[in-house]
Amino acid sequence: MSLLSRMTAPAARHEVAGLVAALLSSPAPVARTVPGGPTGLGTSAARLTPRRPAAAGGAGVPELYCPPAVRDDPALAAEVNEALLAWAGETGLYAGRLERVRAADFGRLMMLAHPDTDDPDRLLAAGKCALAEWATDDYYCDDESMGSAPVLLGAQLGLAYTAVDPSHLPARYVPAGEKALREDPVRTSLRSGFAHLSRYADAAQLNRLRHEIAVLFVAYGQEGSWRSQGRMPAVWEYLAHRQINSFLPCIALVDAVGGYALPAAEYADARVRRAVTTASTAATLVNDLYSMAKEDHSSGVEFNLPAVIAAEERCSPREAVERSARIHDELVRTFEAEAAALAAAGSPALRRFLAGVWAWLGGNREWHSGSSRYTTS
Ligand SMILES: CC(C)=CCC/C(C)=C(\C)COP(=O)(O)OP(=O)(O)O
Repeated sequence: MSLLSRMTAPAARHEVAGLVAALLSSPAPVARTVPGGPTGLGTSAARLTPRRPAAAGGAGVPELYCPPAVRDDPALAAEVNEALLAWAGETGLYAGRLERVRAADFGRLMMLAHPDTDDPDRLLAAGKCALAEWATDDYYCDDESMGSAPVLLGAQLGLAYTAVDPSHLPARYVPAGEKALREDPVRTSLRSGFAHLSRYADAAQLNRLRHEIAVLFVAYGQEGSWRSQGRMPAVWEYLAHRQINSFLPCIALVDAVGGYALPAAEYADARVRRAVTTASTAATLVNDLYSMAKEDHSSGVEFNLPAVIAAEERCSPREAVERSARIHDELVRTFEAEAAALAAAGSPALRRFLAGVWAWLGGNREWHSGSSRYTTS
């Protein structure tokens, strides 16, 4: 799909999106006065009137309630994508498949999802982490042609975790541990991406990412268990899973990439966590909807919300897709309302972070609607 056709994919013009743009264009994390209305993400949401939902970008994906992408800067996306490809070449990640990675355009995802920075190196650091996390899924969980096998999964994830939270081994075992990290491109890239991010993230932000990656790996194990059993989860179980097998490790970097820090206590606040995890589940259901076609062509068992709904509710695939889209929309509306309330009472950093999460949702949908990862088999 051409860049132009991706750019013309229609999207909802939420009032909040305008406010997000205003917040993100602010050099400091401070609320801006919105002409004709009160300030802050929360107060804007209180004024919202019913809006048109975002229109579909991918074949078969219904209209989704989702903000539009805040910006589109193809030159910045291309710069980040090329740097990401060069790095993947150095780490050996996706060796022999780099053209597919180039075409998927993860640089574009970073450019779209993190509009509060135009620094290519910050976007690259986040892109390295994202690509390494995606590769963990492809190499260890999803893609048999890349060596994934349920019986190996636990051992591989355990080792991969040491790439972001190093093992402190007695001296005589250090070389063996180091060799295990170096000989595997997923582990090498996780470590390298994390090191790059540490130029921009403070200790608490890095620890936050470690936690989200650990949770992600638990979810990879959960999916592997279903695969081994040949069992389809219940809808509720799958949705709980998609909260942890989600884009949260990417969304958690919104402030580090943007050049500010949401204090650990605010990130950990139960109401903030509820809002942010609701958003990340929604973002991941966008992936489910756009990746259905790719997963239909897979030789192994694939899990996505429409498949799980169709199995449990005995409805047609089309109806399952519609029901999945409505669940997505409910989650986005929940985030919107809860983020609004939190932003109205929260710190400037929290307001900016929540605006960044909202922007991430828009960039994520825009990327999924155009990436060749989901538009070619
Ligand atoms: C970037 C990141 C945190 C990825 C980890 C989780 C992940 C791979 C997804 C949320 C995407 O889900 P899925 O396994 O369905 O991925 P693809 O559809 O194969 O891109």
